[in-house]
Amino acid sequence: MNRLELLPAVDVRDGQAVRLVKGASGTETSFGEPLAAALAWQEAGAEWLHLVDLDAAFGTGSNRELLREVTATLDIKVELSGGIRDDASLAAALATGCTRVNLGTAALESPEWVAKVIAEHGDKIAVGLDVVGTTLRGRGWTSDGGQLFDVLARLDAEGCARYVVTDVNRDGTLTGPNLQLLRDVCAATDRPVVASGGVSSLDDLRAIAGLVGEGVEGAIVGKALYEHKFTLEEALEAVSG
Ligand SMILES: O=C(O)c1ccccc1NCC(=O)[C@H](O)[C@H](O)COP(=O)(O)O
Repeated sequence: MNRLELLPAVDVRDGQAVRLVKGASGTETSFGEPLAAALAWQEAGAEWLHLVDLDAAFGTGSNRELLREVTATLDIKVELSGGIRDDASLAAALATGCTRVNLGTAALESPEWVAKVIAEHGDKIAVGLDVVGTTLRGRGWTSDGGQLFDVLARLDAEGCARYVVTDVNRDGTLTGPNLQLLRDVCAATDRPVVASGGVSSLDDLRAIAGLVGEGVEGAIVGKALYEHKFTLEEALEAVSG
């Protein structure tokens, strides 16, 4: 059986690494320089980084140059997220040398464009399914964007390679992942799923690792690492079995 991939998160707002509560703008706690955080995860053995431009996601600006620098400096794989919604932002994201990008709002508001870029770029494109209940959220998780399983079926038919699934109400809350949501998404698609939001403990990671056989490929971890609930080395060890 495959090992669960771990993706430590660096979410950037106004040039700083921050954590939000339930993705809400204004709830930021700052954790310093994004590059320092990213290099610390790489040094600790991370194979992936989940790197988010929150200003681009919220429409309050851009950290594009900083994200480009972080991606270019690291040797590990980078998943780039936040505000990638058109040809220009996609081209800039891919030009950083990232391994893949994560589209959110565009998958809800620009389905034809998303179908086109999935066809062009294959597994360099993931789609973030950010949900409250089974309602998708877009525009930095501030607007409703349709029903999860309808959109999932459409994206599957278009050949989407993988999904990043976030329960918005768990994100940044350290209340544990929504395992039932992950199971339900895995049951509805044969594409790999990356779990995001709410991880608080090594037991949470072991529980997500228990879903690898159902289709979960990876887990994004943010707040738990920044708040030293466990180290990345301990997390990698916990999912190594
Ligand atoms: O990923 C986005 O585009 C995004 C947009 C708006 C608000 C938040 C967004 N992402 C948040 C994350 O990806 C978190 O880093 C991740 O879910 C980790 O959450 P946690 O482990 O609960 O801190």
